[in-house]
Amino acid sequence: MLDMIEMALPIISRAILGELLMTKEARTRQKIYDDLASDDQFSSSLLVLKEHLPSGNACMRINIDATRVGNVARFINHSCDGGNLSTKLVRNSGALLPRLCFFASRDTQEDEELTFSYGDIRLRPKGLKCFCSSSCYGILPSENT
Ligand SMILES: C[S@@+](CC[C@H](N)C(=O)[O-])C[C@H]1O[C@@H](n2cnc3c(N)ncnc32)[C@H](O)[C@@H]1O
Repeated sequence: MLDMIEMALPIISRAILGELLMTKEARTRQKIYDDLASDDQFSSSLLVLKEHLPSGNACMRINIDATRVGNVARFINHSCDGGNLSTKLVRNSGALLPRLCFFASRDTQEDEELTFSYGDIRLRPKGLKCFCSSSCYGILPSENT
């Protein structure tokens, strides 16, 4: 599966790396990060992945916090126009947890910022201010976790 994706798209980026959290801890940290968000110097990278299983309403939830420990993927900002990256959950055979991988969704210019969409602003319409440059809705998508 991964090989097919690699062949079909111009570049493959990398999977995001961070602390894997239990949901209770993720919720505690999200509250702390929300409180700190008014400080311009602070930026958090808590990513919540929800995977709906084909069997019914069950949802697998993975909390990755790259705020303190992470790789370069933690620096990818949001863009309201969807940006130039798309995300895919990729499972390596034998791995229990999928990896969230970033793929180029179109050709990019040298020095162009890589961005993707953090989600749907309707889920939490009073989010942080968004400062993306194109077709901006003014709110950074986030969810009540
Ligand atoms: C995954 S980090 C991205 C890297 C971050 N900008 C940094 O310098 O460490 C996510 C955080 O970046 C900021 N951010 C990302 N995209 C943004 C945007 N379009 N407008 C405003 N802030 C944004 C928010 O503080 C968000 O919580």
